[in-house]
Amino acid sequence: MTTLAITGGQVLHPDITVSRADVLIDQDSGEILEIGADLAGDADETLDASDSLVTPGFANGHSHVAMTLLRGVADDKPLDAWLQEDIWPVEAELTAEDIRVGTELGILEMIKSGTTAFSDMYFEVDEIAAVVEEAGVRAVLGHTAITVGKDDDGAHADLEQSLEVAIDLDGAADGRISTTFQPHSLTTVGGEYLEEYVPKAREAGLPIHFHANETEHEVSPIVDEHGVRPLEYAVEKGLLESEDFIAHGVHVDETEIELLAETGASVIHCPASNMKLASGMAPVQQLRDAGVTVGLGTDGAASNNDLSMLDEARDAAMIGKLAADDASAVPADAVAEMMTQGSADAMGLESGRLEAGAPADLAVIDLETPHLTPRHDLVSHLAYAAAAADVKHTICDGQVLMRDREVLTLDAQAVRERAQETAESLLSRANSA
Ligand SMILES: CSC[C@H]1O[C@@H](n2cnc3c(O)ncnc32)[C@H](O)[C@@H]1O
Ligand SMILES: [Zn+2]
Repeated sequence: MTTLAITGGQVLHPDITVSRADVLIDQDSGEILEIGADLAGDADETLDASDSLVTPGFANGHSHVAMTLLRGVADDKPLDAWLQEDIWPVEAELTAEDIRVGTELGILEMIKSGTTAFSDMYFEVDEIAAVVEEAGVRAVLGHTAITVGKDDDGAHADLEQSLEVAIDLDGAADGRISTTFQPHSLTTVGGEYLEEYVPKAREAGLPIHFHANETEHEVSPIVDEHGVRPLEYAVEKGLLESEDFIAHGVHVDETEIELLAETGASVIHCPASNMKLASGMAPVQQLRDAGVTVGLGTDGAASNNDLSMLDEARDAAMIGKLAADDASAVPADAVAEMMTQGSADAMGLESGRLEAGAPADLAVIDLETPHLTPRHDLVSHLAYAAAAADVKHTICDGQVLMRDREVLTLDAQAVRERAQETAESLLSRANSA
């Protein structure tokens, strides 16, 4: 057995308290062996975490990672105009190689900001999986299907691909990849297709991840056409089982919150994207009060515009208070829970808690910086003050992915250069199309 000890740090425990402890990891199994005092002597290798906060690696519950290439392409528009006028025309030009390069950039950014797991909705998923394998992170992947604007054959082909990709890739990268079936949303996939394919996904044992109740424009067509709220419609179509998770859940009424609590389906809250696209304010405190599992996600870098879960944490706390008109809503400990356990539980992962037997997925945050001084309350710092650049070590599955801010599994400079060139070429193709 090869062991690694993370020594001298302040550890965030599953009950969201912090105390001085070392973390001993079995690098062969990728699990935490022990959390306690003075474990350095037992280890083959050590990683210094003095003057640092040791947290579970952050779990980004909803993203479109390759969209890093579209960062800054279109800002300051609402969702529908942003997608239809700007994003979808550029995405139509994306090649498999572009998606690989965009994914490298996104995963590099995530490792640098302490994220060890992400859930992704996109296409060319083999490329995304290859980068996950190389970079050493954990991911919940899938091919996203859209049926609007397609003929019946095209719609079936897209949904079949979503099923096949999820079945084929489940367990890849030594088990670091798991998968979901992914209808894009309740308004971009026709009801007849949901009726046909949701049972197939259930038969294959696949969780289902989809966008829901993101904007008012997604709610009213369903209410007008079907006479029920979108999440009631989702249940009619076989969606919202306990392993399913929706992205956004901004415009949910009390009946829908109750439905989420009853079914056990989870919500991934994406505050930055919701603010930037002016989609609305999710009732996060109400969801949590009802017992709904809420995780955090960045959404894509074109609507955020970064992939830092530490930014998302602060945004979640701020907008959560505004939404509830209550400064005590969505407090720091709730945010710390959502960015770790909440997202991991929603994504069906065992990570998100630092305890013996759990996956060794961790982030080490350097506290020796003015904006994290004084150290009255490290949970407060995690939610409100820490930033991506404060992360100094990132570990996933027991392997050190970043040591002293140097990413070991990707060549950071080469990735950035490739991404710049690839994005320029993509935009020039899109502009001349
Ligand atoms: C077909 S792959 C996924 C698809 O989703 C688009 N997308 C990015 N952000 C959002 C969002 O906030 N709501 C809905 N759809 C979104 C992305 O551009 C891809 O086309
Ligand atoms: Zn999204």
